[in-house]
Amino acid sequence: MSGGAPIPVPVSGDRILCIPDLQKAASQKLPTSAREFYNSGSTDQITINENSTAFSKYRLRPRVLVDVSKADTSTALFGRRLEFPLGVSPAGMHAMAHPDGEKATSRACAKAGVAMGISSYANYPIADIRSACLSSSGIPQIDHVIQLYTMKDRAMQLRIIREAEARGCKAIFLTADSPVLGVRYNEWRNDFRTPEGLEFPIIERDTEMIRKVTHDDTFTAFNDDTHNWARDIPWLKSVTGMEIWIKGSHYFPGLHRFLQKLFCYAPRREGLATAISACILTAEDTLMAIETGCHGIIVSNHGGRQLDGVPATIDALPECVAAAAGRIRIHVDGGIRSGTDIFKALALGAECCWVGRPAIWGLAYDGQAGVEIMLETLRIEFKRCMQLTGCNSVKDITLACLGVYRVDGPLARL
Ligand SMILES: Cc1cc2nc3c(=O)[nH]c(=O)nc-3n(C[C@H](O)[C@H](O)[C@H](O)COP(=O)(O)O)c2cc1C
Ligand SMILES: CCCCCCC(=O)C(=O)O
Repeated sequence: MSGGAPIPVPVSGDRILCIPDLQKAASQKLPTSAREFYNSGSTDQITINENSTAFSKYRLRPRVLVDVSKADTSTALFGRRLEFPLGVSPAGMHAMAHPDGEKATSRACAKAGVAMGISSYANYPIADIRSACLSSSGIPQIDHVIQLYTMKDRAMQLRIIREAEARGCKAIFLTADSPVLGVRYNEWRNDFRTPEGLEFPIIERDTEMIRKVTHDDTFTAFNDDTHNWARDIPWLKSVTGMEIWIKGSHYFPGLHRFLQKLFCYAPRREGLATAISACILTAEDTLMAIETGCHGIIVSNHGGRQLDGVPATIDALPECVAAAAGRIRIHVDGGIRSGTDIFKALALGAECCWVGRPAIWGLAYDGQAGVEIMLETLRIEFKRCMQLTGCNSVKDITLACLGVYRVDGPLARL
């Protein structure tokens, strides 16, 4: 989009002006069990709620009287321009929200110029998702990444990797936080089963095979709970040339106790103390990812669907950034619901953000058009936030753009 052109504001009969509007409208359209499956987190819903609310402690520190008429929201990923620093996170079962599922998401991402993650639990084959967004010259207009778990069935895992390579996926997002499924009371209460007619071609399962069992049973059957850094990253590196990114982190109790002593850490709720506690949890994972030669990490808690009680990702981000010291790419997802959230994550050191549920809400609301509304809403908000803070490029978005209120104190720079 050109810098000086008027920015189109999405208008519709339902007046979807922001992501919460979209969430509300989409949720009204979904049957209870699908709505709860998509919208819930695990156990007590602590982490899912904090993922979004944790952004609000940060205040923006705008610079004024800056010419922002040519503000440029673009960035690059895998050597390709992104219209703004966003991707759609890999999330299972887009077709429960809209029959066109991941194909519609892919088309919307192409229109918006952002990247897309393909879940192992997608309802369409990788080939269909990639070819949904072909340019007139027959080339996919965006980059996709394939999300993988460490699977018990290594032969199947390898088949998925080969297919992803053949179809031109750029990276593996290895989901590291799911040796077992989170404790999801909503699924147990509803005896959640996937609706009839949904296929799971990437994991080579048809609807009947998946419907027969619970989500817990599916995870137990597929995911290898013996996964570990020492075995699995070298294996992945030995079988593929695709980039390897680690998504989600793991808790090291021994390390946590050690670091608690080191930092004399005591749980406090205000300002940066929250961030420090979070980052103790994930700095070690960042270092492991660097040590094992991964290309990047997604600071992620699976949208609060796995271990409840882990920190909001925006709170975990700063220490990961500090631990990385520029040695590995860092992206983040979880609770991002506005362009200002994207801005704050970039100011705290993320290169790019990803959103999971907002895409699902877009699909449920109006298929591809709904996802387009979601992406355009975030782009407009992000651009406005850049302009109103005096930032002309994503490189201008730094820690200096943020402040926090210390307890009983003035706004403090970070
Ligand atoms: C319905 C749903 C399904 C998901 N499925 C997967 C999945 O298959 N693999 C994965 O790594 N993460 C999965 N996630 C997590 C997302 O990749 C992402 O981390 C999370 O949705 C980000 O949080 P947000 O929804 O608040 O944006 C899923 C999330 C949701 C909401
Ligand atoms: C029945 C399988 C659906 C898998 C969706 C994945 C998911 O819920 C998650 O990872 O979270």
